[in-house]
Amino acid sequence: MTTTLSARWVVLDIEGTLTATSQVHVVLYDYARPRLGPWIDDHPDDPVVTAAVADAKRLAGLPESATTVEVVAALHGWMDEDRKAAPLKTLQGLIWERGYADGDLTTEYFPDVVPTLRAWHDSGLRLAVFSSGSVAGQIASFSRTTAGNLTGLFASHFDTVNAGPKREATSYRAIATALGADPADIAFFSDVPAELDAAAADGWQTVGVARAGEPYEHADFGAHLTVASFDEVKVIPR
Ligand SMILES: CSCCC(=O)C(=O)COP(=O)(O)O
Ligand SMILES: [Mg+2]
Repeated sequence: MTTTLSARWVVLDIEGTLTATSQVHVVLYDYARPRLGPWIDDHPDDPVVTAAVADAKRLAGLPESATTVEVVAALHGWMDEDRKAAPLKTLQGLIWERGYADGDLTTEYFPDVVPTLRAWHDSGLRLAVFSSGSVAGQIASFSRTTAGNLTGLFASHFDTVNAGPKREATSYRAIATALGADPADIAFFSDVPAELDAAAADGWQTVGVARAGEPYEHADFGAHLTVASFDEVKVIPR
Protein backbone atom coordinates (compact mmCIF):
# COMPACT_ATOMS: atom_id res chain seq x y z
CA MET A 1 0.00 0.00 0.00
CA THR A 2 1.23 3.50 -0.78
CA THR A 3 0.52 6.42 1.56
CA THR A 4 0.57 10.00 0.27
CA LEU A 5 1.95 12.98 2.23
CA SER A 6 2.29 16.57 1.18
CA ALA A 7 5.25 18.66 2.33
CA ARG A 8 7.71 21.35 1.31
CA TRP A 9 10.78 19.78 2.90
CA VAL A 10 11.90 16.19 3.33
CA VAL A 11 14.53 15.72 6.06
CA LEU A 12 16.36 12.40 6.08
CA ASP A 13 18.29 10.33 8.58
CA ILE A 14 21.18 8.35 7.02
CA GLU A 15 22.00 5.12 8.89
CA GLY A 16 19.19 2.58 8.65
CA THR A 17 17.12 4.94 6.48
CA LEU A 18 19.26 5.60 3.38
CA THR A 19 22.09 3.13 3.96
CA ALA A 20 22.39 -0.20 5.70
CA THR A 21 23.61 0.09 9.28
CA SER A 22 26.59 -2.06 8.24
CA GLN A 23 27.66 0.66 5.79
CA VAL A 24 28.31 2.88 8.82
CA HIS A 25 29.22 0.37 11.57
CA VAL A 26 31.41 -1.86 9.42
CA VAL A 27 32.65 0.04 6.35
CA LEU A 28 33.00 3.54 7.80
CA TYR A 29 33.87 2.69 11.41
CA ASP A 30 36.50 0.17 10.29
CA TYR A 31 38.00 2.79 7.99
CA ALA A 32 38.16 5.41 10.76
CA ARG A 33 39.35 3.15 13.59
CA PRO A 34 43.08 2.77 12.68
CA ARG A 35 43.29 6.33 11.34
CA LEU A 36 42.12 8.27 14.42
CA GLY A 37 45.48 8.29 16.23
CA PRO A 38 47.56 9.25 13.16
CA TRP A 39 44.99 11.92 12.23
CA ILE A 40 45.19 13.52 15.69
CA ASP A 41 49.00 13.43 15.71
CA ASP A 42 49.28 14.74 12.12
CA HIS A 43 47.00 17.77 12.76
CA PRO A 44 48.29 19.40 15.96
CA ASP A 45 47.55 22.91 14.59
CA ASP A 46 44.06 22.24 13.19
CA PRO A 47 41.63 24.03 15.56
CA VAL A 48 38.79 21.63 14.64
CA VAL A 49 40.95 18.65 15.63
CA THR A 50 42.34 20.19 18.82
CA ALA A 51 38.84 21.26 19.93
CA ALA A 52 37.48 17.76 19.23
CA VAL A 53 40.34 16.16 21.18
CA ALA A 54 39.80 18.53 24.13
CA ASP A 55 36.07 17.77 24.04
CA ALA A 56 36.74 14.02 23.87
CA LYS A 57 39.04 14.23 26.92
CA ARG A 58 36.38 16.14 28.84
CA LEU A 59 33.60 13.67 27.91
CA ALA A 60 35.82 10.67 28.70
CA GLY A 61 36.92 12.13 32.04
CA LEU A 62 40.55 12.19 30.92
CA PRO A 63 43.02 14.87 32.10
CA GLU A 64 44.16 17.55 29.65
CA SER A 65 47.58 15.83 29.68
CA ALA A 66 46.12 12.55 28.33
CA THR A 67 48.07 11.01 25.45
CA THR A 68 46.74 10.32 21.95
CA VAL A 69 46.73 6.62 22.83
CA GLU A 70 44.41 7.27 25.77
CA VAL A 71 42.11 9.48 23.69
CA VAL A 72 41.97 6.91 20.89
CA ALA A 73 41.08 4.19 23.42
CA ALA A 74 38.10 6.31 24.50
CA LEU A 75 37.10 6.97 20.87
CA HIS A 76 37.30 3.25 20.04
CA GLY A 77 35.18 2.45 23.10
CA TRP A 78 32.52 4.88 21.89
CA MET A 79 32.56 3.25 18.45
CA ASP A 80 32.22 -0.20 20.02
CA GLU A 81 29.11 0.89 21.90
CA ASP A 82 27.99 3.14 18.99
CA ARG A 83 27.90 6.21 21.20
CA LYS A 84 27.48 9.08 18.76
CA ALA A 85 29.59 11.54 20.72
CA ALA A 86 30.12 14.83 18.87
CA PRO A 87 33.96 14.88 19.03
CA LEU A 88 34.09 11.31 17.70
CA LYS A 89 31.74 12.21 14.85
CA THR A 90 33.84 15.29 14.03
CA LEU A 91 37.08 13.30 13.82
CA GLN A 92 35.44 10.45 11.89
CA GLY A 93 33.99 12.98 9.44
CA LEU A 94 37.42 14.45 8.69
CA ILE A 95 38.88 10.97 8.10
CA TRP A 96 35.96 9.92 5.90
CA GLU A 97 36.20 13.19 3.94
CA ARG A 98 39.79 12.23 3.05
CA GLY A 99 38.78 8.61 2.36
CA TYR A 100 36.07 9.61 -0.11
CA ALA A 101 38.36 12.17 -1.78
CA ASP A 102 41.09 9.54 -2.15
CA GLY A 103 38.64 7.05 -3.68
CA ASP A 104 38.92 4.59 -0.77
CA LEU A 105 35.22 4.88 0.15
CA THR A 106 32.02 4.66 -1.91
CA THR A 107 28.52 4.85 -0.40
CA GLU A 108 25.91 2.29 -1.32
CA TYR A 109 22.22 3.01 -0.64
CA PHE A 110 19.19 0.76 -0.38
CA PRO A 111 17.89 0.19 -3.96
CA ASP A 112 14.77 2.37 -3.55
CA VAL A 113 16.67 5.37 -2.19
CA VAL A 114 18.38 7.11 -5.10
CA PRO A 115 15.44 6.90 -7.56
CA THR A 116 13.13 8.28 -4.85
CA LEU A 117 15.47 11.10 -3.82
CA ARG A 118 15.87 12.13 -7.46
CA ALA A 119 12.10 12.02 -8.02
CA TRP A 120 11.40 14.09 -4.90
CA HIS A 121 14.07 16.64 -5.84
CA ASP A 122 12.81 16.89 -9.43
CA SER A 123 9.21 17.35 -8.22
CA GLY A 124 10.21 20.52 -6.34
CA LEU A 125 10.53 19.13 -2.84
CA ARG A 126 13.55 20.43 -0.93
CA LEU A 127 15.76 17.82 0.67
CA ALA A 128 17.89 18.06 3.81
CA VAL A 129 19.79 15.62 6.01
CA PHE A 130 19.83 15.29 9.80
CA SER A 131 22.34 12.68 10.94
CA SER A 132 24.65 12.05 13.86
CA GLY A 133 27.40 11.91 11.23
CA SER A 134 29.11 15.31 10.96
CA VAL A 135 28.09 17.66 8.14
CA ALA A 136 31.58 17.24 6.59
CA GLY A 137 31.18 13.45 6.71
CA GLN A 138 27.65 13.62 5.29
CA ILE A 139 28.63 15.75 2.31
CA ALA A 140 31.66 13.54 1.59
CA SER A 141 29.47 10.43 1.75
CA PHE A 142 27.05 11.82 -0.85
CA SER A 143 29.90 12.96 -3.10
CA ARG A 144 31.05 9.47 -4.06
CA THR A 145 28.30 6.86 -4.29
CA THR A 146 27.55 3.86 -6.47
CA ALA A 147 25.04 6.21 -8.20
CA GLY A 148 27.54 9.06 -8.68
CA ASN A 149 27.79 12.41 -6.92
CA LEU A 150 24.47 13.14 -5.18
CA THR A 151 25.46 16.27 -3.25
CA GLY A 152 23.36 18.47 -5.57
CA LEU A 153 20.16 16.87 -4.30
CA PHE A 154 20.47 18.39 -0.82
CA ALA A 155 19.80 21.98 0.16
CA SER A 156 20.92 21.68 3.81
CA HIS A 157 22.76 19.41 6.22
CA PHE A 158 22.34 19.16 9.99
CA ASP A 159 24.23 17.24 12.66
CA THR A 160 24.36 17.14 16.44
CA VAL A 161 26.66 20.20 16.46
CA ASN A 162 24.66 22.65 14.34
CA ALA A 163 21.20 21.33 15.37
CA GLY A 164 21.54 19.33 18.60
CA PRO A 165 20.80 15.79 19.80
CA LYS A 166 18.55 13.77 17.50
CA ARG A 167 16.20 12.70 20.29
CA GLU A 168 15.36 16.23 21.51
CA ALA A 169 12.53 18.34 20.10
CA THR A 170 14.62 21.52 20.40
CA SER A 171 16.90 20.20 17.65
CA TYR A 172 13.96 19.92 15.26
CA ARG A 173 12.85 23.44 16.23
CA ALA A 174 16.36 24.69 15.38
CA ILE A 175 16.28 22.95 11.99
CA ALA A 176 12.82 24.28 11.10
CA THR A 177 14.02 27.77 11.99
CA ALA A 178 17.20 27.37 9.92
CA LEU A 179 15.16 26.16 6.94
CA GLY A 180 12.64 28.99 7.40
CA ALA A 181 9.94 26.31 7.32
CA ASP A 182 6.69 25.71 9.15
CA PRO A 183 7.23 22.40 11.05
CA ALA A 184 4.02 21.04 9.54
CA ASP A 185 5.60 21.44 6.08
CA ILE A 186 8.49 19.10 6.94
CA ALA A 187 8.42 15.30 6.62
CA PHE A 188 11.14 13.52 8.58
CA PHE A 189 12.23 9.95 7.73
CA SER A 190 14.13 7.90 10.31
CA ASP A 191 14.53 4.32 11.50
CA VAL A 192 14.67 5.38 15.18
CA PRO A 193 11.28 5.88 16.91
CA ALA A 194 12.75 8.24 19.57
CA GLU A 195 13.95 10.57 16.79
CA LEU A 196 10.48 10.54 15.21
CA ASP A 197 8.91 11.28 18.62
CA ALA A 198 11.18 14.32 19.02
CA ALA A 199 10.35 15.59 15.52
CA ALA A 200 6.62 15.05 16.05
CA ALA A 201 6.83 16.98 19.33
CA ASP A 202 7.88 20.01 17.26
CA GLY A 203 4.97 19.49 14.86
CA TRP A 204 6.81 17.75 12.04
CA GLN A 205 5.27 15.01 9.90
CA THR A 206 7.08 11.73 10.55
CA VAL A 207 7.73 8.51 8.69
CA GLY A 208 9.28 5.48 10.40
CA VAL A 209 11.53 3.43 8.12
CA ALA A 210 11.49 -0.20 9.28
CA ARG A 211 13.71 -1.91 6.73
CA ALA A 212 14.07 -5.69 6.50
CA GLY A 213 17.16 -6.94 8.31
CA GLU A 214 17.92 -3.61 9.97
CA PRO A 215 18.12 -3.11 13.77
CA TYR A 216 14.76 -1.27 13.97
CA GLU A 217 12.83 -3.58 11.63
CA HIS A 218 10.58 -4.79 14.46
CA ALA A 219 10.64 -1.65 16.63
CA ASP A 220 7.46 -0.11 18.01
CA PHE A 221 6.82 2.98 15.87
CA GLY A 222 3.68 3.90 17.79
CA ALA A 223 1.46 6.33 15.90
CA HIS A 224 4.12 7.21 13.30
CA LEU A 225 3.37 6.26 9.72
CA THR A 226 5.76 3.36 9.08
CA VAL A 227 7.09 1.97 5.81
CA ALA A 228 9.52 -0.79 4.89
CA SER A 229 10.90 1.15 1.91
CA PHE A 230 10.47 4.50 0.20
CA ASP A 231 8.36 2.75 -2.44
CA GLU A 232 5.52 2.64 0.10
CA VAL A 233 5.17 6.40 0.47
CA LYS A 234 4.48 9.19 -2.00
CA VAL A 235 5.43 12.75 -1.04
CA ILE A 236 3.96 15.50 -3.13
CA PRO A 237 5.15 19.13 -2.93
CA ARG A 238 2.84 21.70 -1.33
C1 LIG B 1 29.03 9.71 6.46
S1 LIG B 1 27.68 9.99 7.44
C2 LIG B 1 27.93 8.72 8.62
C3 LIG B 1 26.79 8.55 9.46
C4 LIG B 1 27.19 8.34 10.87
O1 LIG B 1 28.33 8.51 11.26
C5 LIG B 1 26.18 7.98 11.80
O2 LIG B 1 26.48 7.85 12.98
C6 LIG B 1 24.79 7.80 11.32
O3 LIG B 1 23.88 8.17 12.25
P1 LIG B 1 22.37 8.51 11.85
O4 LIG B 1 22.02 9.62 12.76
O5 LIG B 1 22.33 8.89 10.41
O6 LIG B 1 21.56 7.29 12.12
MG1 LIG C 1 19.27 6.13 11.64
